[in-house]
Amino acid sequence: MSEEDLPDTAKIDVDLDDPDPKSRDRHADLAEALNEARWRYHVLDAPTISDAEFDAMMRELNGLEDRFPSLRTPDSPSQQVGGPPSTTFTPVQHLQPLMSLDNAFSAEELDRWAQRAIRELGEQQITKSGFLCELKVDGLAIDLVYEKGRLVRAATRGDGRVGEDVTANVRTIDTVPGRLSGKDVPDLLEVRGEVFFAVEDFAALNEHLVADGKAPFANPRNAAAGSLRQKDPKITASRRLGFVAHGLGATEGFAVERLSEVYPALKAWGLPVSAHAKLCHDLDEVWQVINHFGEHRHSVEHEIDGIVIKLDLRSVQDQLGSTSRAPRWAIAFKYPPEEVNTKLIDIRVNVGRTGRVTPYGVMEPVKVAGSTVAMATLHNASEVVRKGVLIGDTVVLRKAGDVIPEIVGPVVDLRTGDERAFEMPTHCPECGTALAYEKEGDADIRCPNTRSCPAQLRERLFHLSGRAALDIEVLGYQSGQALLDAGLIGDEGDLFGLTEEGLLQSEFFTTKAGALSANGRKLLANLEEAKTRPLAKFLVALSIRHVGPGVAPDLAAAFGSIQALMEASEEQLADVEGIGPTLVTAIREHFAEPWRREIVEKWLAAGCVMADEPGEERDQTLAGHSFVVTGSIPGYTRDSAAEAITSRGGKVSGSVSKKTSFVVVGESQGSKYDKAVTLKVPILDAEGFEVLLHNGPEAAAEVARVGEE
Ligand SMILES: NC(=O)c1ccc[n+]([C@@H]2O[C@H](COP(=O)([O-])OP(=O)(O)OC[C@H]3O[C@@H](n4cnc5c(N)ncnc54)[C@H](O)[C@@H]3O)[C@@H](O)[C@H]2O)c1
Ligand SMILES: [Zn+2]
Repeated sequence: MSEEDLPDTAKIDVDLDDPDPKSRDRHADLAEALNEARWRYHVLDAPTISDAEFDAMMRELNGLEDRFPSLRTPDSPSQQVGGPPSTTFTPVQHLQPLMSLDNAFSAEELDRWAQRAIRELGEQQITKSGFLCELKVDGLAIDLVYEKGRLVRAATRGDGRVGEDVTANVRTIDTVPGRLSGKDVPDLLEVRGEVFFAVEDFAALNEHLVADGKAPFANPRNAAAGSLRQKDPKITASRRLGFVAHGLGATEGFAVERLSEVYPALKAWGLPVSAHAKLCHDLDEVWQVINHFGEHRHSVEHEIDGIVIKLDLRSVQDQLGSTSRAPRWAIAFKYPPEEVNTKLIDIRVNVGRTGRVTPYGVMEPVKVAGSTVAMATLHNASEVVRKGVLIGDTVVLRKAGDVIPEIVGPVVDLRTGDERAFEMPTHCPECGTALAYEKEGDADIRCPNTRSCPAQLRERLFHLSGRAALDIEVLGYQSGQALLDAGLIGDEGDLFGLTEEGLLQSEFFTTKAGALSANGRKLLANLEEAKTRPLAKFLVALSIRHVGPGVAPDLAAAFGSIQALMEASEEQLADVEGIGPTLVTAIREHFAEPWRREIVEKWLAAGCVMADEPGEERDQTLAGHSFVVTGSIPGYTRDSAAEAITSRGGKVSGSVSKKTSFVVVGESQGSKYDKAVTLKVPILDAEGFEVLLHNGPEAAAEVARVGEE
């Protein structure tokens, strides 16, 4: 019989059973790498690759095993839970196996899991059961055994059957009760849960470790595992660990129909359970939960790396059973990774608008949370020391949503010895001036060449052209640099004196035919318009230390013109509400510099008004109230929304507290919104904001939302 005569299935069978040498080699390499990673992660609590890399390798391994099932042997990493038990602790057998979870990374994968359950048990049963959605706590699994209400043993997951005895360590965790309280405590209760390290405490722990010459943890999960799995429980006690229960093992004297009924019972006995579990009727509702926490991932005290979806009826769970490594009645939907590993190629410094010199890491570009990252600020020299990173290190890079990327720390185990420590330069990389601390005890070192350091000048120009200041649209970094390169301006004082003839000397502002480019024309027009901007905008434009869009309107209202402000005495300045001693000093020092005064004089000479018409003040309907504005409000920019409030006497603040009168929430809801809900601060939407502006705070209170209404 020739190959063509074989039925289709037989042909596939031949393929299936016989992996080609290349696939077999690849499988062996992957298995080895995964085993090594599991050991480093689960036993040493010090991974050298990111979870994203691990998951990618595991997927590839699973793909090969799907094609060639003979590769799927019981010792394959795809068939195992956790890592081999370590020898540091006494091994203990769990009463019931403590499994891992299968993962879904996409809607299709989640759907396939649900469809399979439906196929097996029928739609009716699955509908009756419903899906219990829980946060996937990124910590380490722990198994607690209570006999007659007393905690008799705590063990790590280990390989799923045999874990490590960490009873003494777990007893140091405040929230794990040594004795269950309340009614109907069962004779036997095996509880599963997650030990976690609060995100809030993580940076401080690493700082202490580095200061003690120890390796920092890569993330809060490893910090939790490393802190719990200590030979000396005193060390565990010194690390504030949290615990949340998320499952049940063996029980005697306790039976309920649904998992969602287990948690209230555990809670009544004094065990911490999550406040976020939600029973969903269908996959649409499940998706709402997934999307909600995808957006509010950082509103919880511990890290979450996904949502665990569990069929709620225990009879359904029993019928579906489990594979060798995970239950079939549950699945973890994993969010995109926020952490990756990359190489720190160099640490360089940047000179900012006020001359502050900030080190930043230059990395091999990597994709994380949807964007490619190649640089991350390191804030100041002591931060570099605190994080313990060396040039040449592999580092953990974290980018959470829209938050700026952060270098978390080094992967110490990958050091080769060729790494070197960062040294803060002694001279400004842009102008060569010797760097210095402004005052003793400052954290930041600065370039003192304020007036003409090209870096500082470029940043001041960029700041001055921003919307909070003079709003000169075409004056960005490029055009600013072009003006400096052509020698058209010595500093910002020369800006309003720019002419067409002047600009024609710069290639940047000239067309090929030698005429003024569209950019050049626009710049001149923008500058002309800017001359009549309100005084407050000019005050921001001057780059006076500490004078931003928050206080500038107060100063403008108090003095009315730039001349009056420049001549103001210390007492007059201090009399302005909201102006403290730091600001008084900053303003006096600013105008004590002849070159700073010269800038103002040049601007005035060029026709800038720098004074406000008195008289047309608004009714101060919002006086005594404070506001936080978050998200974009249709019809307003951030500045104009703030201005609408401050011009009516209200205060605008950056963070929500109990003292906040209203939080105005635009189109996207973030952490400020959550905080307002928690603190029960009244929340206004765009319509409510209009009510506030036109009818005052009392009318607005009637349309505001308070708490989780
Ligand atoms: N970076 C590395 O080198 C490396 C190495 C090994 C593993 N890992 C990471 O660990 C994962 C595998 O570890 P795993 O087997 O623990 O699987 P997992 O972390 O994907 O999920 C299983 C675990 O989730 C925990 N969990 C959290 N919240 C839960 C809830 N509400 N209900 C039930 N369980 C909950 C339980 O402890 C459970 O054992 C990999 O996907 C990878 O991300 C990384
Ligand atoms: Zn400089």
